[in-house]
Amino acid sequence: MSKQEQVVVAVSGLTKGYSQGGANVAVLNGLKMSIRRGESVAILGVSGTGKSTLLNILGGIDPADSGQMSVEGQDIVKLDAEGLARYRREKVGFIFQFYNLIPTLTAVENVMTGWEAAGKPSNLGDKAARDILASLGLRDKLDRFPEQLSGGEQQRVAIARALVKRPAIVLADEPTGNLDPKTAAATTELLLEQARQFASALIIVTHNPSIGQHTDRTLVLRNGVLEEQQHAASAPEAYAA
Ligand SMILES: Nc1ncnc2c1ncn2[C@@H]1O[C@H](COP(=O)(O)OP(=O)(O)OP(=O)(O)O)[C@@H](O)[C@H]1O
Repeated sequence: MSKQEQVVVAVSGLTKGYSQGGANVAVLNGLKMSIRRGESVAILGVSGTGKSTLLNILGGIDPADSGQMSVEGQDIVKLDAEGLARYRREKVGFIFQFYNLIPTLTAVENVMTGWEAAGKPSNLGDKAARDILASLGLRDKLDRFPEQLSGGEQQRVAIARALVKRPAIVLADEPTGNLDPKTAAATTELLLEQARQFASALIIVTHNPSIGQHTDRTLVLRNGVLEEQQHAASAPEAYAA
């Protein structure tokens, strides 16, 4: 099996519930998922179906109630708090709707925080940050502060920060939700291209069905499990917010 075909994220039997009025309400109900290296997946689903809950579990932020989850062959369920912190820093790239850049750091410095958090050699961080920002079209904005950048440019800096360490898995929560449709499509393409180049497994959680036109696969979270969807436009009822 070639490197591109290797499964990097393997999840099965995942359950998660929250107590509500004394009863346990199931959100994830035996969820199964498998993503290969360099593959991109859009996860759609109506509001409250558990998309953020799933991302938080995949990112090592929240524990599942039960089930198996491995990333690059490492059993994430068995990790203690220290192991989970290392997993988040080294293996996971997070991208958020509102960028979450540090306002007092330049674009390069923001990206370097992603490099350094992963424990990469600090003497190489500046070059790594400049290189990835340049490949995301920001060569002439490297030393700008976030407030001197447009929303789309800020999100490209956030993408660079998440990807500079070449994470095994990239988790993007509504990454284009704050952008106009044209900028959203361009940003999605850059994110996909970079993730593919670094062979990261990319998971985009979104209400925007058009993201599924860019990704390799579209999955819909419904009744606590993921259903594969051939084409995003074929089940519009899945996307109502
Ligand atoms: N910490 C928590 N405590 C109790 N209930 C929670 C908690 N987090 C989420 N829930 C509940 O779990 C369900 C799934 O929430 P989640 O945020 O994962 O949905 P979502 O699909 O991401 O929604 P949206 O699209 O609106 O962001 C909701 O009913 C929510 O109220």
